[in-house]
Amino acid sequence: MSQEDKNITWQQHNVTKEMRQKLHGHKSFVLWFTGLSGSGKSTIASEVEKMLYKRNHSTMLLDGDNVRHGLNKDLSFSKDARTENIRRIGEVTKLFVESGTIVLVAAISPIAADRDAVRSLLSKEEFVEVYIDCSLIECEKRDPKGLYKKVREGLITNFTGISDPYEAPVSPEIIVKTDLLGVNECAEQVINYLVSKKYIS
Ligand SMILES: Nc1ncnc2c1ncn2[C@@H]1O[C@H](COP(=O)(O)OS(=O)(=O)O)[C@@H](OP(=O)(O)O)[C@H]1O
Ligand SMILES: Nc1ncnc2c1ncn2[C@@H]1O[C@H](COP(=O)(O)OP(=O)(O)O)[C@@H](O)[C@H]1O
Repeated sequence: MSQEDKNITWQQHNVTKEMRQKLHGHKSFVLWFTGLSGSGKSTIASEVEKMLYKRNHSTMLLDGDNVRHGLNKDLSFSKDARTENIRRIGEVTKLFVESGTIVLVAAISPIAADRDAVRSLLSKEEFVEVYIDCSLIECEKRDPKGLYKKVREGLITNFTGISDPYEAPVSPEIIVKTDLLGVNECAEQVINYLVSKKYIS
């Protein structure tokens, strides 16, 4: 059933996204960090957010782990639940982009079609896909939360990269190789991209 059929209309308001962006003094868009568990999504997103904050930019970091404590606490790690997780994070992202905020999302988001669905919610330049590229071997070696150990002990099933799929982006805007570069260099790479493409000055 369409929204019109449900008697829901689209309300126009006085203050627009463009007016909010002007107030913030910068464009609004999302940096969508995708990658395996332990690849460095949270670390790099947080470092980039700190750099943007130092430039007086308004940001919001949505971390998959954190969102699953509240908004998405009803969702499991089944394929459908992961899709719903990303759909909801995508809709929240759209609201924050409307608010004039720079959004940073750090979520595994393993299914390419789910990420593309979020991309299609936004205008072309508003979705910046950042592939946090790190080998499974290195992620497992890091194992910052001890999850890989639990997987190997048979305590976690359906784990991304081991017993569940991860579809790497085919043409992401940015590829960050966290097993080759240090944290600061990786974050600088993202900031340099944003400057070179005139997202920020
Ligand atoms: N089965 C399974 N597979 C993958 N990850 C798992 C799983 N169970 C729990 N965790 C923890 O949940 C974090 C991933 O949540 P996301 O919302 O980012 O995942 S997803 O996008 O819905 O796939 C993930 O966080 P990161 O390690 O930061 O990626 C883990 O801490
Ligand atoms: N270049 C790097 N970029 C990001 N994280 C790195 C890097 N080198 C080592 N690490 C470490 O790898 C781990 C990544 O964990 P985390 O950011 O939570 O990953 P994810 O959010 O993808 O699960 C952290 O312990 C971090 O200190």
